[in-house]
Order: sequence, then C-alpha cells, then structure tokens
Amino acid sequence: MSAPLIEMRGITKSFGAVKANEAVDLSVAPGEILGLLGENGAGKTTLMNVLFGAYAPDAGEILVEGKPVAIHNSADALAAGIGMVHQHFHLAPRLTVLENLLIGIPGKSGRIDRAGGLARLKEIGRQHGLSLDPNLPVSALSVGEQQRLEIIKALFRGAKLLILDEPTAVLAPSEVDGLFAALRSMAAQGLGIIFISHKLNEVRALTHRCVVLRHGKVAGRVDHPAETTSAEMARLMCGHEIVPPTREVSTPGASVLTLDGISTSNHAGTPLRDVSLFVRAGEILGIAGVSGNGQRALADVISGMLPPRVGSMTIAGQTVAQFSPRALQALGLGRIPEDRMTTGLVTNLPLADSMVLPRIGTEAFSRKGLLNPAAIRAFAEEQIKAYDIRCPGPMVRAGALSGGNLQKALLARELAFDPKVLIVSQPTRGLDIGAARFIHEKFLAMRAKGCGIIVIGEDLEELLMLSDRIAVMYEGRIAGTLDSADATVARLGLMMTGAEGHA
Ligand SMILES: Nc1ncnc2c1ncn2[C@@H]1O[C@H](COP(=O)(O)OP(=O)(O)OP(=O)(O)O)[C@@H](O)[C@H]1O
Repeated sequence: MSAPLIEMRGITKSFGAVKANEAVDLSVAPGEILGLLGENGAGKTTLMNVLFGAYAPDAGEILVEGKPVAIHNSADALAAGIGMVHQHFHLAPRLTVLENLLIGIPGKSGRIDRAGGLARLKEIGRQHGLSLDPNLPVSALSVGEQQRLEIIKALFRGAKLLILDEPTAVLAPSEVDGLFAALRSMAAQGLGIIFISHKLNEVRALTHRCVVLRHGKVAGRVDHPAETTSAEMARLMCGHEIVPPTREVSTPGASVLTLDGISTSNHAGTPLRDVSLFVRAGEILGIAGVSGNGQRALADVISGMLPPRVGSMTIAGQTVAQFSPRALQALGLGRIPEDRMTTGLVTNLPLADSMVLPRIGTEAFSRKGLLNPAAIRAFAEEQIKAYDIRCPGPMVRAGALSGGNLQKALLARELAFDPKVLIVSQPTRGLDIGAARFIHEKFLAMRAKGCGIIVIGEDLEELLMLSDRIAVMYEGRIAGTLDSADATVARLGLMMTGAEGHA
C-alpha cells in the first residue's frame, strides 16, 4: 500500500496547563476526505495549526508521503503541499482576485506572470467548478466567493492536502452544495482533504472517514460516516446522548419590541425598506432569509447601531428616542452580534473584562467610580461554570478561546442580565451540537420567563425548532410572516427567493 499523503504521529501541544492536543495520530490518504470532529475546544484548530506550521508541537512528528518533514511556518507547509482555508480569511481586500493569487509567486523571469496566472485560474475553474472573475477586487466578493478564492489560492500554490476549518459556517445553505461538489472533484483527482465541521449531516454526506477529538485526545474513529447516525457521532464527541429540546405551548404577552415603518439610508449591506414587525413577551420570532437581504441592517437598527431614516421603534412600550447601544440596553435590550470577533468580545482584553464591558460602569461592577475587579472576576467565574466555557480561567485573553467558547462567553454575557428583548444573529454558528442544544434550552427558558427574542438565522431547521413565528426578509423588506405551525423548510425557502409573500 502506498504511504499516506499526510501522517501526524503522537502530536502533543499544550498552552500553559491546557493540553490542547495529546498524542494525536491522524492520517489522510490521497483522494480521501477526512472529517475532523470534536466539541468546542477539543483541539481541532490547534492540531491543524500544528500541521500548517503556526504552532510547533511539544512532541510528535509529521510525515508527508512517508517522509518526516519539519514544518516551522506556513511557507514550509505550502512547500510540503499543505494548504489551509482558515475560519478568518487571509486576503488583501483592495487587490483583485488575480492579484491575490499572484502575491508572492514570481514568474520564471522574476516578474509576475499574469497570463500564466489567468490560464491557471481558468483551468481550476473548469476542473472543479470554482470560477471567479479575475478582475474583481476582493472587497466586492461575497463571503462564499472569498472562500472560493482561498481554496483556489491553495491549489495555485500546489496544495496536495487542503485543510478547511469550518468552511460551511459562513455559507448559505445553497452555497454548500457548490463547495461540496468542488471538494469531491478535488478528491477524485487525488487530493487529500481535512474537513472540520460541527454540522454532522454535512460530515456524513461528504467525508470518507472521521477522527473524533475529545479534550485533546482521539476519542474515536468512524470508518463509514454515511452509515453512522448523527446521534452516534454526537455521542462520540460529547461522551453522552444529545436530546433535542421541546418548545412548550405558550401564550405570549404584550409586544416588547415594535418596529413601525422603518427604512434606513444606504448601509454597508442592504438597507431596510418599510419594515414593520413586533415580538411579544414570551415569544420567539425567527428572521429567515438569504444572507444579504437586510438582516444586518435590521440587527443594527434594533441594537441601536444604525438610526433609521424614517419609522419608529418601541421597547417595552417606550418609544426609542436615541439610537445608541447603551440607550437601548438601558431600556432592556440584549444583543448577540453576528461577528463575535470584531463587534462581540474585545479579544485583547482578559475574558472577565470583556464579559462585563457593556455594563462596566454599572453598580454591579464598579464602586464610587472605580472598577471592582473582584466582582468582575466573580461574575466571569460564575458564567464560565454555568456555560461550561473551556478556558484556563477568567484572566485569559479572550482571543485565546476557541471559536465556540468565545460564542458561549458572549451569550453568557448578554443572558446574565435578564433582557426584556434579545436580538441574536446566527446564535449557534460554530457551536458543537451539545453547546448548541444548551443555547437552545437557554433561549426557551428565557422565553418561558417572558423575554421576547428575535433570532436571525440561516439554519431553517433551527429557526423552525425555536420560533413561534418566522418572518422572511427579501431585498430589505419583510416578504411575509408565518406561524411556525404553517412553516416548512420548503415554503420558507420559496419565500426567501421572493417567490411567495404572505402578510
Ligand atoms: N493561542 C492559544 N493560547 C492559549 N490557549 C489556547 C490557544 N489556542 C487554543 N487554546 C486552547 O486550546 C484548546 C483547544 O482549542 P482549539 O481552538 O484547538 O479547539 P477547537 O476544537 O478548534 O474548538 P472550536 O470548535 O470551538 O473552534 C482550548 O481550550 C483553547 O482555549
């Protein structure tokens, strides 16, 4: 049998007291798509960062096509044929697609070979269905297109193994099929692929084999993912059964948030056009829609970041006079933004400080105008325990947390203050199945306590499970609202294309 394309043997990597990887063995054969699974903080990203040269392992070795290699940085990894598409892209936004591809690749005479680059781009497009306009600046590309560019970039640099860290977390469901077709085509031509995802149905549909990590160690291997159930995989990941929550029948109270005829001026995304909606106490309103149809503007208006051009908003019966996050928070609004890295937690601060930031001047965390570090720390410790946030402690830099644990910290921060209204975007993006269930239960418990919750999301199954009603956004308007008893994935999908509208 020929040697595996890549083999990792006995990889161990610690950060202080945290053993992120412990004696991990993993291999990928040519033409194989390997799923890498594990709870948030299980060590998946760390292991891939070791393979890509971002971290030196404390122990273990890496073999490429049977030969040991030393990978000290990404240039070494690329030279060994290893390419990685990170959760956060590494592209130059002002440069064009072609320029991004050609950065750092001189042609034969040391000059940039545009013609050669164009030809290669075309060829990759033809081979794997990954086409892009070479002259568009990256800033004009959708997130899905930027991801495509990252994949093309890796292929351009001769990757034989491609690592994708949660690539579908940023894609609309319709874009996932295109990505999978490209990955299957690459594997058919002998490339190896490592695919990280928390979406177990995707893992079962795409991968040939899986390695499951738990607390940094290999907890199990799955040889035939397509023949294994998601429940079985979840059990391997978490060590126990995951049971979906049930939404109890409830009678909502008075409206806690009302938007009346709101339109916004030109905004970074699609502006709102005459949006009216309400959510009542003890009710969850889902907002469905293909990303880019005004959801960002809606979340920004409701959270006080974007004052509307016309229209009005009331929270718990009070008309909002001043649109600012602080003013709305004082009226009882909690918000969990979509982009937890830039608008969520401040990643350079200690986790504890970051978790109290929106309320830092309040009585709970300051005394006589001075911060109260003991109270801040105690609050963070309590939340770390309640939400099972895996980290070395409250004083760790927030940015050192794994993606999923960062999301849990953000949720803990907002839910701890019993908001009357909560607006959340993509609440469980990047969360493992156990953590996602936990968050769903939290939302349902908040609903039972009378909170009105707006959930903006692209995962229709999740919206159907959580919501009492679902409004669909299309081109900045509400295309229609359905009671969730009348809503199905197919019907919502149709409304999302603008094909069907309901009052
Ligand atoms: N640079 C770092 N400094 C300190 N601790 C770190 C660092 N990077 C990761 N860790 C810790 O190592 C552990 C593994 O994290 P890692 O990001 O590899 O998990 P993951 O499986 O990719 O999680 P997720 O699914 O949430 O992205 C976590 O406890 C994390 O807090």
